Amino acid sequence: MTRLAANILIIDDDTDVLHSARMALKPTFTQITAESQPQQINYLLNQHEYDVILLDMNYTAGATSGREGLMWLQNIIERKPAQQVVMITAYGDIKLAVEAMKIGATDFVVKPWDNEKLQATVRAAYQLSKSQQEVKQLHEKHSGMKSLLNQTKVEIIGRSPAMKELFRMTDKVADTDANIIIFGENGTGKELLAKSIHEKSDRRDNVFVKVDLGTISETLFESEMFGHIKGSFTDARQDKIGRFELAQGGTLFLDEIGNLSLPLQAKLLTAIQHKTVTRVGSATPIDIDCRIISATNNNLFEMVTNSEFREDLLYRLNTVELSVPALAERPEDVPLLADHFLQIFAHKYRKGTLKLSNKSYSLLQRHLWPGNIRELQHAMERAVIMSDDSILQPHHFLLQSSKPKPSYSSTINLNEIEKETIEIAIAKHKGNISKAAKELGLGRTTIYRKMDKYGIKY
Ligand SMILES: Nc1ncnc2c1ncn2[C@@H]1O[C@H](COP(=O)(O)OP(=O)(O)OP(=O)(O)O)[C@@H](O)[C@H]1O
Repeated sequence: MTRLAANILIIDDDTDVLHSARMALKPTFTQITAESQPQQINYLLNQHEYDVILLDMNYTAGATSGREGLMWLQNIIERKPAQQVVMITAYGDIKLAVEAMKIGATDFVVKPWDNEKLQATVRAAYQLSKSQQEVKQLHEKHSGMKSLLNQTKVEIIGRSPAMKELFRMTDKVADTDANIIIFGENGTGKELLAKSIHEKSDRRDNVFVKVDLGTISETLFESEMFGHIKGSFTDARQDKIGRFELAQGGTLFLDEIGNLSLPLQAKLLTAIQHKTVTRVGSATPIDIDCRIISATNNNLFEMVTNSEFREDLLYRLNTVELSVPALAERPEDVPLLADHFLQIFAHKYRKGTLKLSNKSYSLLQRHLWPGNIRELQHAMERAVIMSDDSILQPHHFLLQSSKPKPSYSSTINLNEIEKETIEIAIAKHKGNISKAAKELGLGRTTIYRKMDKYGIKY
């Protein structure tokens, strides 16, 4: 039988005992140290790591109280709380052995021992020590990964009255542990808001787990959300932890909750109601402790009226409701967000310091942004990539998805809009007036006349 690569220390003042313990353990463990003087313990612990220590109870000639052993045990546990110590006791010292276990001993063996029993006891202590080390390593890995995940700080930009009100509400509810539902059009920043709530909550040191319910298939829903055990279905080759368990202690973000079918809504409701999940193929429920933040661009109340969404689920999810306004409702935020993304992308694409021209600002502010902040983000990224100048001009932006809208902040000036539109078209076609005219649906004479009128150089 191959020996276990373990380092065992035996401490007993009786050299015969040391010898027989060494002989009994040698066939099973690779490294055995025998020590007759307990005073050497501190030195030995400083020099080596022992998987298991076998410790006698009495050292002074004639002593039988076991107090010395307990004192040395205390000393070991204080220095190394996770140390596995097996006490060597005399027959009938069970009370003492119990006292030792209370201090932190793993087990005890009674003198004179049966060799097989001694081997089994030390082996069990060794295995316990290994599992504890593994758990510790996993914990370290886990917290390392968590701090890596949390490194990217959430920054929500916005100073419009609507966003200020949202921030006020968010601060109020963040550390209440209440379930929250976030409403808002696509790309308005619902996920970002959910992350920021998590970061402001007492759960911030645990994970934020996102599930896109719009993309989880009907058949895999339970396995994804609740986990499964090996062999529970054809593809279940090993045990798998579900998202609820993964979010243990943290926040579970259920994105696109409005896309969940009615049968799956029922399954989700059961888990939330009972605060337990049962892995597919298992019969043992597992307690779950996670805060639920959901998000949707659907009107769930209307869906409830149309029997498309369960009312009881909605009321479980919406202890607090937050609404992120569409970007079109907060044009004041557009320049701020544009500058924010400009900085990010200028850095990403190593473009140095970039700025937006005044005309670009007003163009961006007039755009309707049907794709909200995500669209603005992409527009900024594209413009940074396309531009060779340090100042981004309107022609660097290709905003095709909606017609310019009148500015909210200044008086509508049709002439100005017309002038700017012509300038953008000319810039887009690199000064080719015929192409610009064609794109604008103007004749060549008309475009030249308008260019003269507005003083556009050609
Ligand atoms: N106020 C904000 N400040 C800075 N960045 C923002 C802000 N709002 C959104 N973003 C950014 O815009 C992008 C879209 O945001 P997010 O994914 O949070 O939107 P969403 O509403 O969850 O979208 P969807 O409905 O499509 O899931 C992300 O890259 C996000 O970082």
